[in-house]
Amino acid sequence: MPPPQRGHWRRRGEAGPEWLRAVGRGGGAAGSLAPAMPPPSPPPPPPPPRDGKKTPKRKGASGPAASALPAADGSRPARPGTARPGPQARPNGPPQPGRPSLGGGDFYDVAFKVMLVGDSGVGKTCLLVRFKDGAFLAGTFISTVGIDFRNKVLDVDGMKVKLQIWDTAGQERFRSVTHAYYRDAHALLLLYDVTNKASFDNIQAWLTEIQDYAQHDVVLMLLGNKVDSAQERVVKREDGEKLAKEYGLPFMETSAKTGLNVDLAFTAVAKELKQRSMKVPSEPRFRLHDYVKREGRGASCCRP
Ligand SMILES: Nc1nc2c(ncn2[C@@H]2O[C@H](COP(=O)(O)OP(=O)(O)OP(=O)(O)O)[C@@H](O)[C@H]2O)c(=O)[nH]1
Ligand SMILES: [Mg+2]
Repeated sequence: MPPPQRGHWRRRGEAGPEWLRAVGRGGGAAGSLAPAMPPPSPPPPPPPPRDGKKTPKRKGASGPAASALPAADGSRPARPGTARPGPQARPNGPPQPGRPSLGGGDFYDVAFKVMLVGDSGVGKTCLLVRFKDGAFLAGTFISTVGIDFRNKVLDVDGMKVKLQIWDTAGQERFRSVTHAYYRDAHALLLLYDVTNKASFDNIQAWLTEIQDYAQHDVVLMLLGNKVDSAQERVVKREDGEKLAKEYGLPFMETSAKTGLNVDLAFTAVAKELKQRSMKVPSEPRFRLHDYVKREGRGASCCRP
């Protein structure tokens, strides 16, 4: 991982949100991500062949040109049945009227980009598949290569909100690919695995990376995944809560396996983004922290 560079917003002396100030205070201590992560390797292979499908880990394989990757503005080469013409809200800009998809896709009023980040193996792809398809990808772990995205339209208080969700590769060797996508993300879900201490210890380094590459006012939520694995748990809920509090982040524990709090995590960011973009003074302000605290369920509720 390259040495962290300072975020442009910090050079301008802006305070930024609470978690950024916290990273700033502790930034010197934030090192690179865990040495346990795979070493960097030559240019990243291509994205998976189909939306949402993971590509098996390949060593030294060369793939199609990088242009096959979805562009950082969210566009990607058109393929039958996948085109979703319609506007994307600019980062933090006003929503633009949605358009129906000519390809028979979903209608929506406003669209946002959400990015999943965190160490390899924490369950980013499984979380996305659970949210999108309501299924769990059990079995052999197939690490994501590069980046991919899937869309889902939510009904948020009567408005159709399209989330374009980018599933990033957690492996260190793809870091340079994912860096390019941060700046267009409206929201980030930062995951660790409650059964993997290193993934928790790496959260501060991820925050430093987010600080360096994402918009300074990106919506950010911390998720402790795999809470269904009670026997293997090594990161206590209180530790997650403490870390989240330290950085001023909304926090929930999730399980892609049981579905615990998965829809809630995405719905919460959709509500926050919608509210921010609408800026309707008459509407009571949506409070993301309070919402996830109130609506989040404990791990014990949903064992399979
Ligand atoms: N028990 C349990 N296992 C999970 C859960 N989420 C993911 N897994 C398992 O964890 C492994 C890794 O999941 P992925 O979703 O592929 O991890 P990832 O974060 O996308 O990893 P990279 O693509 O390498 O960044 C897989 O074997 C999954 O079956 C969960 O909530 N509970
Ligand atoms: Mg993955």
